Amino acid sequence: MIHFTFPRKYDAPVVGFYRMLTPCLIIKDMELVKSITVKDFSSFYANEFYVSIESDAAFGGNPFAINGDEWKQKRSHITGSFTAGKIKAMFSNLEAGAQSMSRYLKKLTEAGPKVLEAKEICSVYTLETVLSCAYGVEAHVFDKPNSHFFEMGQKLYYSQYLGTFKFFLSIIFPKISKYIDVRFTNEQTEAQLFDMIRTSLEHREKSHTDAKDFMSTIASLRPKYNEKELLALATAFYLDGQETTGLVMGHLLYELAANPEAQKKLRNEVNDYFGKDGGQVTYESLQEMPYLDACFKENLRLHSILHYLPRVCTKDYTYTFPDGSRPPLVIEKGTPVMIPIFGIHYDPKYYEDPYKFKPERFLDSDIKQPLMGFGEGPRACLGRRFGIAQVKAGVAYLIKDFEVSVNQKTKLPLRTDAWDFLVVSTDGVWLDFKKLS
Ligand code: HEM
Repeated sequence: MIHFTFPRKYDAPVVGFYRMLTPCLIIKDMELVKSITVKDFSSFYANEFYVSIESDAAFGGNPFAINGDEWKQKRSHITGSFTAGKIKAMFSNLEAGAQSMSRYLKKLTEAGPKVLEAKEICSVYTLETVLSCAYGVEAHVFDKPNSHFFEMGQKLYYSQYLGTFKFFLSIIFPKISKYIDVRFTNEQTEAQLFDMIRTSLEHREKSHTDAKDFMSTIASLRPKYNEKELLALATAFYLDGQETTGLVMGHLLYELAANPEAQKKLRNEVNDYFGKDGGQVTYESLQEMPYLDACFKENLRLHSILHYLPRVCTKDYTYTFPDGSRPPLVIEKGTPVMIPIFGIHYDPKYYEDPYKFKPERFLDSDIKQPLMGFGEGPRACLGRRFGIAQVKAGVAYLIKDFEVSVNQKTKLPLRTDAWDFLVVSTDGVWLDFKKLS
């Protein structure tokens, strides 16, 4: 909350506060944000996490939670799996997942419109597509809603409240983190995930295919890492890419339901492209749809998945304000530095009418306003391209085949759960789904 209110309350480039005895900074000035995240990244390359691979193998070995040379090396090893060419090669799996979601919803709504929890549907779609794109597992979760894969998606996170409590405790008192066993992932789910990945890896290694996909990248890293590190790295696709994209997609459906004009405009665009591409949509045409892109960006502005980017100063740093209006700012090594995504995205200085869903503001391709929903600089989201393709493909199919609208069960505006590390709606995203003929 303070990342939202502080920057708005104090008209200053930087706001300081104490977290118990630790001085922390919230950075609002965009020049300084760019210096910290991009230009002078070498002084801020750590994220503020104290989760070890011993207490939580899946999360503790994830690029998001590791720092220093280990982070640099592990991130560089898997970066090649997320190029435009690789995502294009996975596109048929995304399309198959979107079609299977649409078939499932058509069955459900055959007899008339139905009230459904959109975020859950989107999470099943992202589960199915992550499993097939990353691990080559055809789970068909929509056809088998009771499968263990579905359960795996549902139980991914360790007790939400206890996990978040321990996480905050570890941030406030980093030295005790190794004694309190900070965990994000449920142990049982972690074991299931590791089993699935082990099988997929063995299969890949035995099949000697020349497929250049995520699993073959992981297999090629075997000599460099021990079993736990390898599995943790392989799990990154699932941990970072399933819940996040499900959330973004659920929020986008919510905004389209609450803004029927935008929904209509998007449907017209989507139908035009489906018409051109013979009833399907290609990876290239998804990149071309300007209104879909604008809706995606505007939704990311309104509903970031993180409250803030959690950097830590790793080397004493002095910043000189370019206009000389203030004395230089000295940041000491070890100071937590927070980039308040919401505080920036809802600042009327950057976005007029910041609470409104107005995709049109992103139709101007020269727009220079800050959009930090995927983070910034060398630590920015690794799966950005995949996440965008996944959400756009899913939403394109849904909007072509269904009308979504708000109903009495929909909470307007959405409330978020302060106990969740990610920005999750407390009440779910309940929408009416009506099949279009
Ligand atoms: C639309 C969906 C997604 C959103 C909004 C999102 C957002 C983010 C954000 C805000 C960060 C922090 C960046 C920073 O600190 O500057 C991040 C990091 C990361 N994301 Fe995503 N993400 C999404 C999907 C994905 C997917 C699909 C994957 C993998 C397949 C992925 C993998 C990662 C990884 C590995 C990191 C850590 C990067 C590092 O610290 O080096 N994300 N993401």
